[in-house]
Amino acid sequence: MSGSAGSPLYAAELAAAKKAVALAARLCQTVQQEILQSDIQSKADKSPVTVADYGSQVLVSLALNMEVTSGSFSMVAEEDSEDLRKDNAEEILEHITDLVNETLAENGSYNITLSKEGILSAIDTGKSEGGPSGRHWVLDPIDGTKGFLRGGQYAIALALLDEGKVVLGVLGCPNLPLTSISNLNGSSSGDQTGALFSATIGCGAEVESLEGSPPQKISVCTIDNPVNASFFESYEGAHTMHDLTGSIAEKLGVQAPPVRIDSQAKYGALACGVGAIYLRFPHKGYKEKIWDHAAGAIVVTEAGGVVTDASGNDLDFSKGRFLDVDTGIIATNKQLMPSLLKSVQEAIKEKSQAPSPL
Ligand SMILES: Nc1ncnc2c1ncn2[C@@H]1O[C@H](COP(=O)(O)O)[C@@H](OP(=O)(O)O)[C@H]1O
Ligand SMILES: [Mg+2]
Ligand SMILES: [Mg+2]
Ligand SMILES: [Mg+2]
Repeated sequence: MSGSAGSPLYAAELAAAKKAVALAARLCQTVQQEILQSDIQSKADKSPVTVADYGSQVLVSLALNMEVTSGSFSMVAEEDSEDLRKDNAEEILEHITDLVNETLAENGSYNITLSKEGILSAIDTGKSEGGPSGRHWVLDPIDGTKGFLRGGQYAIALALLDEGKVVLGVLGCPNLPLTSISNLNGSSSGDQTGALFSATIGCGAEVESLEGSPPQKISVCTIDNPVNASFFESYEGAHTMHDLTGSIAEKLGVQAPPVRIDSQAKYGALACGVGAIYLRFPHKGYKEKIWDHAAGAIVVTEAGGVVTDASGNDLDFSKGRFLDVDTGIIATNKQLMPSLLKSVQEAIKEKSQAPSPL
């Protein structure tokens, strides 16, 4: 667990991760501009996946492999090549290959052209199961695919696990207005858009522009009275129980309406003090994946915040591809956490005692 002599811990990995995420963000921005409905595939779990999800995964894998040459490479990533290997996916695979090669040529950092087979095997470098030992990259190539398709928020989320702990995280949010992150679902004319959040364990969290402006330290808000707090949650009602979060907010005394945006951009916004609370309560039976939280959680904790499950336990990223969380995930600052936890537990208890609808 040590960095090379004279350089801060994980400095090389952080630089590589930022480069990989910025490169993938270029591809995503190109695709979002030309969204082609025909390129949307539906995975077996009924979540959408686009050429950009695959293309982003390829570019992150490629950049990490080029930049970090020491040690063996292991990555736990959301997508795999199974659907792309089917006969009817030939055209989509060709489109992904073109997009990846065009992005690489435009960027100019790597003098490489990938074949279709190269694309498929780069996607499959993300098949690791992770776990408590060794180092594993954790990637969500597009988090918030539904937001991406709607023209809303999305994130490229990359983290590094070392001996079961998240030690660095990078979040690229191409649609997040950098200079005023207040108008999150609207247009941001006059603002510089595209934020890159990053954090290394013990070193704090930073934000810079996706174009590479100097990084600035960030911290969560200092609000200690819930009356002045606002909260983030998923845009999609299928991803979180809006009725339960409404009841938590009411119990806590939050006055502002929920701010609903897609993806781990919620963690990024929280980490720079925009908004005070993030609530996530999936419907019964849903299992959270580590790539949906690893990068966002370290950005928030290194910005001085706290991220726990609904019982106040830390998130454990060492158990493989899934998180074993109790009921939901909450994030806020240290001042608000005790009263938030109390409201969460009261609201959950009340919901469980309510008569179920016929
Ligand atoms: N029924 C469900 N409940 C909770 N989360 C879900 C879900 N179905 C999908 N998700 C996850 O919610 C993520 C998006 O979160 P958010 O609502 O904050 O934008 C998705 O990430 P992807 O878009 O990477 O698939 C997906 O992993
Ligand atoms: Mg998905
Ligand atoms: Mg995701
Ligand atoms: Mg995804």
